[in-house]
Amino acid sequence: MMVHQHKIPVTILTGFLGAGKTTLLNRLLRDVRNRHAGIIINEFGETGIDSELVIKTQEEIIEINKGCICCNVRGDLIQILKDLIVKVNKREINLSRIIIETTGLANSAPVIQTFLMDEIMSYWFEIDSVCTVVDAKHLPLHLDQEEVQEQIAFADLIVLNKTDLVSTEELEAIKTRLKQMNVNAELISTINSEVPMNKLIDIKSFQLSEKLKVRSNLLTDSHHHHHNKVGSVVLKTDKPLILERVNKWFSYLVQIKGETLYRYKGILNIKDTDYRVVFQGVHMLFAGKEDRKWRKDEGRKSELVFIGNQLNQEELEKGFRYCIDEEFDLRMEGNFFKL
Ligand SMILES: Nc1nc2c(ncn2[C@@H]2O[C@H](COP(=O)(O)OP(=O)(O)OP(=O)(O)O)[C@@H](O)[C@H]2O)c(=O)[nH]1
Repeated sequence: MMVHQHKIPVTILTGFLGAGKTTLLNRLLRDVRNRHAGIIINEFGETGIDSELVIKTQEEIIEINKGCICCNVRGDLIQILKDLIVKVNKREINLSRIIIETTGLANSAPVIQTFLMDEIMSYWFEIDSVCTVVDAKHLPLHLDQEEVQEQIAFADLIVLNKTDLVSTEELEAIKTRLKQMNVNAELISTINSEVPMNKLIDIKSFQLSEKLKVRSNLLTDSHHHHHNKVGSVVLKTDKPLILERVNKWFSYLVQIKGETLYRYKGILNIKDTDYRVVFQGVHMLFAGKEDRKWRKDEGRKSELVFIGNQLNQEELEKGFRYCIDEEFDLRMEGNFFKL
């Protein structure tokens, strides 16, 4: 039997949809100290787009896509971690740390509980920090959401990101609000989640006693969390998309539906180009860019996910069809999509 000397540190990376978690994860992965990290990514909306947006390294990246990490897939999380430990014991892998990127809709408590309430988990792992990324521009739109409040309350490090998108006054107001919500967490303001690594890794900032002040029944409470208000629509096709139509559809979506679209992202197969196009947005802020060339050994396909409040699936499907099918004329489809 292997002698177990050090617990494996776990960084829980949380924060609302589009706040900058993947950007932060990519920074972590570029840093040599994080070689041999086990990365667990949980996405809302049954797609693997996030793992496509994570830089490719030697690290073990495991996706959980069929549900939310704080609800129905906690069992999967524990199983994944146990499997990793078996591989470590057999000396098949090295595991320097675990980094978990939760969905933007995850409550923090159940993820924290995973490491405290299961005997094997608490024997092998210790939470290094709970880091919550906050979108300085869009936070005010979501402050009434339970998930957002919990993510902030349970943080021991708050990365106040996207500070380039707000004025100094707005930034000060948000900082004050965050301090009211969590007086103990360290607060770091960033652009593009640029946190110095020594503020992020091996900081041992997680303190159970602090978390118990937020929720005294943290170690006994079971979780009943349903993302009632927020839903997702995933669209996929092998057929190429017509760029001009994609642009039109997106201008419509962003301008007219931006408020209800919390997060959307996708990898697109555009007709007559050799490059994958990656696009993503948060409410009305949206960006698309050419990514890498399609590889010969991969099928060219498009996959899009929309996450939002009361999404109209039929309308989204029609818009998508408009981008694929030249014969499909949306003017025939009533009022929708007039720009
Ligand atoms: N202007 C601005 N954009 C940012 C900043 N940080 C991240 N972004 C952009 O915001 C978008 C969302 O960033 P991600 O890192 O994917 O956010 P996320 O929290 O992982 O998103 P989900 O996993 O979908 O919840 C991307 O288009 C980023 O390029 C920032 O500081 N300023």
